[in-house]
Amino acid sequence: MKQVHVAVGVVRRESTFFICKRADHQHQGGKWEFPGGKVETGETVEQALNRELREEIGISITASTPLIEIAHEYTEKRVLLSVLLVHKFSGEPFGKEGQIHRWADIGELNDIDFPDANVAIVEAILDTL
Ligand SMILES: Nc1nc2c([nH]c(=O)n2[C@@H]2O[C@H](COP(=O)(O)OP(=O)(O)OP(=O)(O)O)[C@@H](O)[C@H]2O)c(=O)[nH]1
Ligand SMILES: [Mg+2]
Repeated sequence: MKQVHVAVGVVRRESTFFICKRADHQHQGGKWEFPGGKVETGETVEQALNRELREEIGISITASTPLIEIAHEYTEKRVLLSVLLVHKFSGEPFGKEGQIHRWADIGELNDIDFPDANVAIVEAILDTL
């Protein structure tokens, strides 16, 4: 199975994190996600994430740091998630594609319905902050 490389942004403001709900027709539809999307040919992870966050939530990244890389195999798809912690940005994030979104407190992260690959992201957030 081909691996899809995905840039994922953990957008943080104080002790809260911006999350979006995936549309029903998407892979892992109905679950919450950290915004992001596929890395295109010739892009770095940082470039891909900046593009995706402008498209999906209307912000520009000012400062980010690598948080974790996760290779995960769903039954129908293999993904490599390159996750960046986005700690400075311009603009106010919103659901630019009409998606449901919210700021989740760090204490809530363990109870949110994320795709399976995200268990390791939540652990990394709780370990590093
Ligand atoms: N954005 C994002 N994708 C995730 C997360 N966790 C996770 O397993 N994924 C998976 O990574 C892949 C990323 O895809 P995406 O649908 O966001 O890609 P994209 O924005 O380029 O969208 P499109 O190709 O559907 O238009 C999906 O298979 C998705 O299920 C997450 O926290 N955020
Ligand atoms: Mg996306």
